[in-house]
Amino acid sequence: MQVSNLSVARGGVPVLSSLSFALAAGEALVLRGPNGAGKTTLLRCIAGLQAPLTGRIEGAEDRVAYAAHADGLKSMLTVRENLSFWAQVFGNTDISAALDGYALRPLADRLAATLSAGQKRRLGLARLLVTGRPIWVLDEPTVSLDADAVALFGAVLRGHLAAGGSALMATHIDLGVEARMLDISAYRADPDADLGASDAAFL
Ligand SMILES: Nc1ncnc2c1ncn2[C@@H]1O[C@H](COP(=O)(O)OP(=O)(O)OP(=O)(O)O)[C@@H](O)[C@H]1O
Repeated sequence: MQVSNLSVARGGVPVLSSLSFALAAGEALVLRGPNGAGKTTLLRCIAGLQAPLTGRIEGAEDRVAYAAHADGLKSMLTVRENLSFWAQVFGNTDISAALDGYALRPLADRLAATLSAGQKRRLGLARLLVTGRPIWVLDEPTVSLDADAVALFGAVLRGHLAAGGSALMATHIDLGVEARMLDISAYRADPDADLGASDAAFL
């Protein structure tokens, strides 16, 4: 995937400008930057959820699987049904790697609504495995995960990379996975803006 000269906005306000980077097969790239720097906005753009202001994203179409802050689960379906549903959406049927990768077999027949936050996050991440898509775009994937689950995620991610997949992620923690870092602070559209200034609008 190649991102060229990308500028993105959130809520109509330009957040990042003139950002370029490449993501190769087998590579992990971690976005760094303080709260409000624009990591989520950039990831949403690359996942196709919002259009860039300017610039190009090449090689992403139909190849990206996105795991956002919200897990996006179907609460009245079981763990197994959630995975089967998503597998079908992407034209797949085999959910065993997803169940095993995140130790979900003991929870397979539980309704998603009854899972703890960390269990829901494990299921949300397991969905990536049933998409068959090579580029994982991950927004704070380890939120709510305990140390064991972070290790599971690290192992799954290493397997994905070893199989030629790639990952672009915003995370503040060390996953124990070899990754390139990209600090997006240098690409802020308005370097003088107070990153917390717009918070009042959400109070
Ligand atoms: N729904 C929204 N409407 C308007 N502005 C928003 C909205 N969500 C976020 N913003 C603003 O857009 C800017 C970029 O936010 P973004 O969520 O992309 O940052 P981030 O780097 O992911 O932050 P964090 O590390 O806190 O998750 C911030 O100034 C934020 O206040």
